[in-house]
Amino acid sequence: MTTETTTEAENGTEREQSRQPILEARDVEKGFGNGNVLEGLDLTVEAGELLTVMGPNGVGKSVFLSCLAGSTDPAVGSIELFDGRSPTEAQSMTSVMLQGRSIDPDLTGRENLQFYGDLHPRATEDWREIATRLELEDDLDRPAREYSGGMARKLELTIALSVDAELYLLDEPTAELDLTTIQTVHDLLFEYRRAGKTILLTSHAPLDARIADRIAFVRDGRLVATAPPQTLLDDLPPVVRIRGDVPPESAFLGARVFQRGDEIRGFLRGADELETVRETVERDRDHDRGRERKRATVELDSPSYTDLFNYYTAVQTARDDSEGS
Ligand SMILES: Nc1ncnc2c1ncn2[C@@H]1O[C@H](COP(=O)(O)OP(=O)(O)OP(=O)(O)O)[C@@H](O)[C@H]1O
Repeated sequence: MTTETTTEAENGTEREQSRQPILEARDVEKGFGNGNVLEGLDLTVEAGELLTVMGPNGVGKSVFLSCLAGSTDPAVGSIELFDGRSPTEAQSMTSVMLQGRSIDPDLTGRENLQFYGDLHPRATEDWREIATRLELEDDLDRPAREYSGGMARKLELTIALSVDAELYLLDEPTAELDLTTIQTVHDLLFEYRRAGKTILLTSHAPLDARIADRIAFVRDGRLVATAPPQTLLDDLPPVVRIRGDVPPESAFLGARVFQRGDEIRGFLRGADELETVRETVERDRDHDRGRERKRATVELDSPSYTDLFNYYTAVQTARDDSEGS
């Protein structure tokens, strides 16, 4: 494995970071009888980074994480952690949270914590502080079967984060959590990263994109883009925002538009397409003589993380399909 040094901005200050691969997955394939879910997935995770693997529901994020954790074996490909260890050999240095797969519903939250504390060689007493910060402490003596989805996620997170691991593999750690708790989880993850820990998490929530050092988008069983969030945002095609009383969105940008609240957002092929969209919106308004339409505004806008997610999970696919046909 090679080591490179890079400088990146964090909280306004430059920091030197030694980038050393801590996990290398090569050409990973995995299926379940009716075709492959993972179709040759490659990913390198660097020591000390927080990497978010993103993709829509059912794309294979959890299956991939299970392969990295050693809970399931890839059919094809290799996974190497900590300079030559298999996922199973690396388990003592890794802490894993797999969605809904760890908690025993017949035990209380506290008994679950004790059970996992006895299992992992690097378990610590940090669960007390983590459970407090996640506001789970008052529920620790209830049977886990009574937990809501969010409470179960808090318990799974408390179990995973109370291990003093080198690498944390967290499957959708913010799913089902309210916004305040998501912020607490993000704060915790930042603290772990500042302490030199490496974190790989999966998510389909744009909210989890902005905390990442790098985002890896999964589509069709492969990674289609892996880069720091700002780089991915900078590389997006121009984003158009259409507000007001406008004709159906399909009329002007086809598969490249998304309704968001009271506005429509879309991706232009180039900034010069803006005028064409404006004209199309105006023309469609003129043709719609049956009713009086208020004015619509059509303007360029800065891309958001939701735009980023839409682009890599839907638009790029549609564009590739139309370009390939
Ligand atoms: N044990 C299994 N047996 C059969 N199919 C499975 C199994 N595990 C996963 N799959 C299938 O693999 C595909 C990917 O599932 P996976 O849970 O990895 O998706 P995901 O990207 O994590 O989705 P989500 O965001 O909804 O959690 C799905 O079609 C799922 O039905």
